[in-house]
Amino acid sequence: MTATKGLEGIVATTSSISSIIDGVLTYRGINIDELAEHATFEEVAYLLWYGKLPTQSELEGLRSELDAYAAIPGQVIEQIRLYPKDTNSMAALRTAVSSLALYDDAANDMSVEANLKKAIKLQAQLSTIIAAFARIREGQEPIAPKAGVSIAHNFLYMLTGEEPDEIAVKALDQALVLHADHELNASTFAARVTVATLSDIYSGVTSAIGALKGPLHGGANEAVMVMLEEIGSFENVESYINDKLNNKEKIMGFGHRVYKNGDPRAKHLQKMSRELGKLTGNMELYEMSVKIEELVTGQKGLKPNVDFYSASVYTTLKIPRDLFTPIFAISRLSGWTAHILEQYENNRLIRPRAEYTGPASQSYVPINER
Ligand SMILES: CC(=O)SCCNC(=O)CCNC(=O)[C@H](O)C(C)(C)COP(=O)(O)OP(=O)(O)OC[C@H]1O[C@@H](n2cnc3c(N)ncnc32)[C@H](O)[C@@H]1OP(=O)(O)O
Ligand SMILES: O=C([O-])CC(=O)C(=O)O
Repeated sequence: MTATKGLEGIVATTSSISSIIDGVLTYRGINIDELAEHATFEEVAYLLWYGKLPTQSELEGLRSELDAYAAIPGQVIEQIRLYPKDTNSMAALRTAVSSLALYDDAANDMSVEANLKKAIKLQAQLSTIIAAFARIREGQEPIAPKAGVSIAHNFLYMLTGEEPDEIAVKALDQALVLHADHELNASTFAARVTVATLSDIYSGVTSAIGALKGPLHGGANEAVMVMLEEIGSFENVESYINDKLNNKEKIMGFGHRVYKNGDPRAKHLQKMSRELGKLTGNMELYEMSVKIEELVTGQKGLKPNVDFYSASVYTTLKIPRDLFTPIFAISRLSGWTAHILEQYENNRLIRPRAEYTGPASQSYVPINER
C-alpha cells in the first residue's frame, strides 16, 4: 500500500453536481461563465439541489420557503450573545450551525423530504446567523430577516440595517453564484465523509464549515486581505511580493490543486473588482491586486484562484474582512447540501486506508520497566 499525499488525483466518488474538465467548471453541465452572467444565486441553489434550472413558479416557491425559514431560533441568538466578542467568525458560524440542530425536531429525520427541507432551511438561516453575530459583537441588536428579497440583499440589509444599493446586491449575488459548488473540494469532501456514516445533515455542514475555515481553502480570501493591508499601498507591492517569493512563502489566493492554467472564476471576480473600484472612485486595491498577479504569475507561473480578487471585491462592498470566509460558506452551503443529499442517495461508508510508517512490531513494556 502506497499513500498518495493529499489524495492528489484520486477519484473518490461519482457525482452529477459539478465538474471540472480541462479547466472548465460546470454546475449540472452548465458552464460557470454562463451562470455568472445570467443566473441568480437562488436559481443556482435550485439547480444544485434539483438538478435542473427552476421555472418561474418553482423559483418563487423556493424564494417563499427561504423567506419562511430565514429567522433563527431565539435560543441560538441568545447563545451568540454569549460568544466572546473576539471569537473567530468561522468558529462562531460552526458553533451556531451545530446549535441549530438542537432546535430542529427533524434534525435526525433521514427521509429525503426532511433532508431537502433542512438544506433549504440552512441556506435561509446561514446569512441570518452571520449578520446577527456581526452586529451582536459590535453591541448592536440583530436585525430580523426581510421577506421578498434575495439572500444577497437580505444579508447586506441584516448586516447594516440599511437598504443596500442595487450594485452591491448584484455584485454579492454574482460572487455567491461563483462560489456555490466545486466538485470534491476539501470542505465538500469533509461533509460527504461525515454523512457517509449516516450522520445527520447538520453534522455534515458543521464538518464542512470547519474545513472551509483553513487558509489553504476558504480562509484564503481573508488571508489575501491581510496581505493587501500589510502591503498598504501600490508602491510597496513589488518589494513585499519579491521578499515573500524569495523566502519561499506562499502568496495567498494563488495556486490550485486542480486548475493549473487558471481558475475560471477568477476573471469574473477580477472584472467585478475593477468595476466596483471605478464606481467607488478607489482603484488602489484593484491595481495592487493586478500588480501582485503580474509578479506571482510572472515569477512562479501561479494563477489567481477564486479567493484572490474576492478580497478586494468584498472590501469595496465595505464588508468586514473576517466575514469573507463566512460569505463563502453562505454560498457553498448550497453545494455542500447538494453533495450531502447525493451521498445519502447512494451511500457507502468512506473509509480509505493509511500506509503505516510507524515502528515495526514491538513488545509491551510494563510501566515500571520503561
Ligand atoms: C477556494 C479554494 O480553496 S482555492 C485555494 C485557496 N488557497 C490559497 O489560495 C492558499 C495558497 N495556495 C496554496 O497553498 C496551494 O496552491 C493550494 C493549497 C491551493 C494547492 O496546493 P497543492 O496542490 O497541494 O500544491 P502545493 O502546495 O504542493 O504546491 C506545489 C508547489 O507550488 C508552490 N505553491 C503553490 N501555491 C503557492 C502559492 N500560493 N504561493 C507560492 N507558491 C505556491 C508550492 O510551494 C510548491 O512548490 P515546491 O514544489 O517548490 O515545493
Ligand atoms: O476545489 C478546491 O480544491 C478549492 C476550490 O477552489 C473551491 O472549493 O472552490
